[in-house]
Parts: sequence; C-alpha cells; structure tokens
Amino acid sequence: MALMPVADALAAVLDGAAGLAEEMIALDQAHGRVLARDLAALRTQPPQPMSAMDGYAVRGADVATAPAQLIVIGEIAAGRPAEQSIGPGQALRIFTGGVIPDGADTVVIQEDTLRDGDRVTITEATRPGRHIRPAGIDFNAGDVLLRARARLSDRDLSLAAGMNHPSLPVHRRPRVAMLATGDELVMPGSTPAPGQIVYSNGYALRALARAEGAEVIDLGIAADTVDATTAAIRRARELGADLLVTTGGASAGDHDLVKQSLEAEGTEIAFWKIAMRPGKPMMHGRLGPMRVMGLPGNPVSSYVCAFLFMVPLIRALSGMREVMHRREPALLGADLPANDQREDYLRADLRLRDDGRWAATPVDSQDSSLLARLSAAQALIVRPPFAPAMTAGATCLILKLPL
Ligand SMILES: Nc1nc2c(c(=O)[nH]1)N[C@H]1C(S)=C(S)[C@@H](COP(=O)(O)OP(=O)(O)OC[C@H]3O[C@@H](n4cnc5c(N)ncnc54)[C@H](O)[C@@H]3O)O[C@H]1N2
Ligand code: MOO
Repeated sequence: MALMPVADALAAVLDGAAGLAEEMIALDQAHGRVLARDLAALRTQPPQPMSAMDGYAVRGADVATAPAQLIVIGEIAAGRPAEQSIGPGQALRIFTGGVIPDGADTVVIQEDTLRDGDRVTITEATRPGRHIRPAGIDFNAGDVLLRARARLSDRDLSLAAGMNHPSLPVHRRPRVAMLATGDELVMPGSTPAPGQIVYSNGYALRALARAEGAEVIDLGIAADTVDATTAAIRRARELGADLLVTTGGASAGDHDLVKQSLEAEGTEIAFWKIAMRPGKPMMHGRLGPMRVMGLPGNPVSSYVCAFLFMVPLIRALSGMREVMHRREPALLGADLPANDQREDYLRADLRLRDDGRWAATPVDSQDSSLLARLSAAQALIVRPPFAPAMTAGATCLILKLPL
C-alpha cells in the first residue's frame, strides 16, 4: 500500500464517526461531557425584579433630590416577596437578592441613608431604576443557552443548574480498549532481562484518552503470537469497545502480527502506512462496529499518532463538533533542513517570548524511541511534505501538546 497523506488518513479515521448514544447524567457528573441536545432554560432568571444591594426599596420620584425623608413601613424577608406595596413617601428595608415590592422602582443603598426609628433620610439623590436587577436580565424561560455538540465547561454546569436542569442529556463516553504487543515488554518496576524493554507507551496513551473523556479498557500486553493477539482482539469486541488501539507489531517485521490477526478476524483495513514522521506504519480499519487503530510500537510514534488521530476520533465519537487540533503560529528557534515526502511532527520546546509570541525549538534528537525528548517537548512543529529549508526566526506552525 502506498503512503497515505496525513489529511486523507485523518478523513478516513473520522469517516462516519458521530456522537454515540445519548444518556442522562447528574449535573455534578457532567463536567467535560458533550451535550447531546440544545438546552433551553426551564425558568426565568431572576424570576422577579431583585435588589442588587442592601438598602431601601423606594419610589424613584421620591429620591430624585436629597435630602428626602421617607417612612419605613417594614422589611422584606429573604426568600419571599413583600406582602406590602409602597406608596408615595414610603420605603421598605430590603437586602441583596430581595424581591422588589410593588410600587418601588429604585433601591437606595444603606450608606446613603440615615435611619431614625420608622423614618429614613435619603442623603444622596438616586436615579430611578438604580440597583434593581430586572426580571429575566440573566435569561428567560425557553432561551437556548447551551448548545449540543460542545463540551460542558465548569461554568456551563452552574448555568444548567440556574436553568433548573438537575441532569443533562449527553453522549455516552467512547469505550477505548488498549492493547500492547511485544514479547520483549516487561512492566515498570521489573528487572528487565537482556533484550527486554520496559513497557511505557500505554501510560501516555491511556492518560491522553481519559483526558479526552474516553472510558479506557486496558487489555495489557499480548505476546507476539497470532493466538494471543486474536484473543485480545476478541476480548475488546466482547467488552463492547468502540475503538481498539494497539501498539507495536505494525511495521514490516516477521513478528508484526497485528495486521494479520486483525484481517483474519474480519477487519477491513482502510489504510496502513502514512506519509508522516514519526508514525509511518499506522493502520486503521473497522471490525464490525469497532474501529481499530494500529499504532507503531516506538513510544514517540505511538503518542504522536494517538494525538493526531485517536484524539479527534474520540472527540467525534463523544459527539463534538470541533474535533481537530488547532495549528498555531510560532517563531522557529533553530534552522531546519528541507523536508522529504513525509509530513514531519518535530518535538519542540515552547517558550513564550517577551513580545507575546511563541518560540518553538526542536529538541536535539527526533528519534522516535526517545521518551525523555518527548516528555521535554510541549509542542509539535508541523512540516508539510517537501517543505523547503527554514531559518531560525521564520514563522512555523505548531500543535500544542496537552499537559
Ligand atoms: N524494514 C522496515 N522496518 C521498519 C519500518 C519500515 O518501514 N520498514 N518502519 C519503522 C518505523 S518508522 C517504526 S515507527 C517502527 C514501528 O515498529 P512496530 O510498530 O512494528 O513496533 P515494534 O517493532 O513492535 O516496536 C518498535 C520499538 O518500540 C518498542 N515498543 C513497542 N511497544 C512498546 C511499548 N508498549 N512500550 C515501550 N516500547 C515499546 C519495541 O520494543 C521496539 O523497540 O518500525 C520501524 N521498522
Ligand atoms: O514512524 Mo517511525 O515512527 O518514523 O519511527
């Protein structure tokens, strides 16, 4: 198979990917989830005009000039409207959030008053309407304030509460099964025998998937046999995974059994091998309703592929409208040679300059096995195929990596 351009591969990965089934969840569980439907307010906020200050509810005409003396006819208790209305020359004591009584159209703050028994002297002229929040100034019943297909922010949750929704319709979280392959892998904390390698890449991939709202199933490490790989693929299907992500065994070696095992199970491979670096031997396909992403084993390659392809797919399955990473301009911190036919994603150190612009400097080695350089990078510099040589200070495009 020929190397596929990155944009075409991304389009193939996202083909037909839409929000999974809708479910209702409690408001407190909804942070970061994606609304499945537009949400309208069930009430008007505030439902009645309210005082914005502690003071006296009065008629504006009575306080247009100061001093003015008024009779205090009572006090408005919190949480219920006043029983009395006020007439000319009268005032009601009111507190912040209190309902404005009939007859009043203005609140005078208590700092501008002198109280003496049932009399109050207004010491500062106050214009009509002052310190009153009209009914519906925040929103009205029926207003659509939260839109489907976007993640709910922390502020959205308070808004939804104010709209009187105790639970929200959201898309089900995508279920992502992760499988590592490789006879050479041992768990962190072991004492690797000569030739063995500590299993590492799954930690970043699982964190990345969870941060995007996926429910992760860890299928562990499969030995380099068709039987072990096949058993894990079947397990992912049994567990109802929406996406199976494998790492390793993706390239051309004799032990690269992932593609072979997936195809034997009936996977239709959409592509295998992309014109990018790192991450050339990446495959994608479908096995029934389950999507499959076969990532290369090198830790940097698997991470960059997951960042570029798995993240947008999780977002699409979560129901989001905006799924793509945003490319941002930055100033290049070092000279770069011309690029070849593979789109390059260079791990880079990112610094905010004094002039407010970003400076992106490629880390000193771009080998796709280097965990320390990957961890040190905060961004990827994107270089299109056959990009000409660039000098330090030129503008390049970057993708910021998550925390
Ligand atoms: N003849 C060719 N050889 C290779 C090609 C090619 O086109 N022709 N492509 C190279 C590229 S590019 C990459 S990337 C790698 C991808 O290899 P695989 O996906 O087959 O991965 P493995 O061989 O299984 O592993 C590669 C490397 O990464 C280590 N690894 C694997 N899994 C993990 C893990 N979970 N945690 C930590 N490290 C892991 C593994 O031990 C190997 O060292 O192929 C090139 N070869
Ligand atoms: O794609 Mo491999 O990731 O170049 O090392």
